[in-house]
Amino acid sequence: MTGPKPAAAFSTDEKQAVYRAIRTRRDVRSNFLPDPIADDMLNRLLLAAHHAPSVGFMQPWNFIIIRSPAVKTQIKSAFLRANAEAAQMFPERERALYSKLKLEGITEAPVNLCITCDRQRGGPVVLGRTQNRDMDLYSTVCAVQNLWLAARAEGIGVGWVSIFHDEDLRRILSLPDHVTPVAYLCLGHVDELWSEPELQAKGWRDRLPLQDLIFTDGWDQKSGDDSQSPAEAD
Ligand SMILES: Cc1cc2c(cc1C)N(C[C@H](O)[C@H](O)[C@H](O)COP(=O)(O)O)c1[nH]c(=O)[nH]c(=O)c1N2
Repeated sequence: MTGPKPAAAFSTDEKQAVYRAIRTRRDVRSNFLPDPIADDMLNRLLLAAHHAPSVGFMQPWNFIIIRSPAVKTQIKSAFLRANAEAAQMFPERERALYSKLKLEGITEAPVNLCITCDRQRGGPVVLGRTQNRDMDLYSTVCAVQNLWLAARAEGIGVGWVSIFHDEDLRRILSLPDHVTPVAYLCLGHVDELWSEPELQAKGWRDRLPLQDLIFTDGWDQKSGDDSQSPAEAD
C-alpha cells in the first residue's frame, strides 16, 4: 500500500528500545568474537543502512564487504602507516596516551565493511544538492548511523576506522575516481561493550554538557531571561 499511514507514537517499550540502542551503541575496537556474521544478519544491517534518508533520494552508497584476510592485511598496513604519522601530530603529553589506544579491529573483526558514496549517482543535478555538493556525503553518513544502531540491537559491535590516507583505501579496494570512501567499519559479534565511550573511559576526552551546545535563534545565543554571554556579564 502506498500513501500516508497513521504516525502514532511508538509504545513505551518500543521507545525505550530505540533510545537504548542510541544510548548504548559503542565504537568497538577490541574484543570482537571470531564467530562469523550470518548472511541474513548482515543483510538486515545493510537493509537498515539502505533505509537511511538521502538527498533527492539519491541513495549514493555502496557496501563493500571485506572478508579476505589478504585484503584486511593490506588495510591494516595502511592503518599502521597513517597511525604512526597521526601519533606524531599530537603534543608529547597526549602522544603517550594516544599510542596506547587501540583504534581499530581490522584483522580481528570477521567482517570489514567499506561504505562508499558514488558522487555521480543522481546525475549532474540532484534535488537538494544543487548548492550543497556534499549532501551526498552526509546522506552516506546517515546510512552508517542506521547500520550502527541496528547492529547494536543485534549484538554486533561496529568500529569506525578513519586513520587512513584515502588514496590507500582507493587503491586497495579499486575504487573509481567518482566514488568516495566514507566509512571503513569493523563488524563482529561482541559479548561486552563499554558503558561509556572508550575514549572517555581512558581519559582522552569527556562528553560535553548538552546545555553548553544549545543555542536559540542564532550562534551563541542562550535562551531564557538570564541569557548573557560571558562577555556581556563582565
Ligand atoms: C567519523 C568517525 C570516525 C571515527 C570514529 C567515529 C566517527 C563518527 N571513531 C569512533 C569514535 O572515537 C567514537 O565514536 C567516540 O569516541 C564516541 O564513542 P562511542 O561511539 O559512543 O563509543 C573512531 N574510533 C577509532 O578507534 N578509530 C578511528 O579511526 C575512529 N574514527
